[in-house]
Amino acid sequence: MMFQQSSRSLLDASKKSSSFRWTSSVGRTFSSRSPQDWVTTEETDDPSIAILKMNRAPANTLSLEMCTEISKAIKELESNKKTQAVILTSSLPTIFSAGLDLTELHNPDKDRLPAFWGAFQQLYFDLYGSRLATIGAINGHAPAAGCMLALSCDYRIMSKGNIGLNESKLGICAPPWLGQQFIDTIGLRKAELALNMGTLFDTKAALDIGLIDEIVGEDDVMDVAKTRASQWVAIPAPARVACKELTRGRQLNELKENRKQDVDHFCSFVNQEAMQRNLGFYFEQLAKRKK
Ligand SMILES: CCCCCCCCCCCC/C=C/CC(=O)SCCNC(=O)CCNC(=O)[C@H](O)C(C)(C)COP(=O)(O)OP(=O)(O)OC[C@H]1O[C@@H](n2cnc3c(N)ncnc32)[C@H](O)[C@@H]1OP(=O)(O)O
Repeated sequence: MMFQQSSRSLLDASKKSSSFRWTSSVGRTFSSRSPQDWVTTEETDDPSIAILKMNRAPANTLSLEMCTEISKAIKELESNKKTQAVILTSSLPTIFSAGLDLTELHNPDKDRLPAFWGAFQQLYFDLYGSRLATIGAINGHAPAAGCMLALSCDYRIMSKGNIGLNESKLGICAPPWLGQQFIDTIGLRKAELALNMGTLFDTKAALDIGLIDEIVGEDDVMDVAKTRASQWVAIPAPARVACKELTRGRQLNELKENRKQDVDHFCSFVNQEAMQRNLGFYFEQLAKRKK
């Protein structure tokens, strides 16, 4: 039931996601650590507030397994009735999340690609629709799907780095549901300009445009995040969950109803030759930039 304060998320879509097949890792991961270590949860001194940390060096990119691990961690936190808020953050020094793992998109494995997109959709359902109050403690760069993670939180504080939807720079466009989330947050005209130009905003510009709620000092991120979490938890949970349903329910339901179409659309888009060429160039640029 959507409005009940329960261990279920607003839209418990995971139960209905059997339309895509999970495939095993094909060894395209960056980190030598296993996927179970890429996401950790921690308690705080307040039993109602937990911390979810992304630890997938070097950039917390979202591969199929990374999406699944974050979703799993959210579900586990939600299953504890005492937990009412989660702080989402990164353990990397300068990157919150660099977005989708582009190795999933470049020369993709044809069976894995739909499963990957399904896992990304699922992560959106689980985070955007969580019954928990979600505080994004953005302590580094958050481009593209990294920005989606931030946008899916109820409140966003940011200490450093750039944030935004830069997909157009890769020769692609954000999926409609992520684009809509962006429009809903900063308004149509600002989103139109930013989406077309692929703008990444520094913290000050992000605050000015309404993409984040607060700028905080690097050393204060966790303290401020806990304070904001306490304020959200102080609101009666049924009211909090109902407000979330009011503001996010329509969008979540829309994707839920079009899930299969969205996967098909994504796969045919990514498999286009021009798209693959663009991604290839983009990878080269990333590597050159480093040199
Ligand atoms: C009707 C509508 C029609 C539209 C239809 C739409 C249908 C769907 C279309 C498809 C939608 C696809 C959606 C995509 C969303 C995404 O998330 S795309 C990913 C975008 N991400 C980026 O562009 C970020 C790229 N990375 C960076 O800019 C930088 O890494 C950084 C600023 C985040 C950090 O810089 P720095 O600290 O200098 O680290 P680096 O040395 O650059 O990076 C370390 C390491 O990580 C690798 N890496 C970084 N990001 C990615 C990534 N996203 N994927 C894979 N790999 C990444 C980088 O290459 C380095 O690797 P090495 O150490 O060199 O091996």
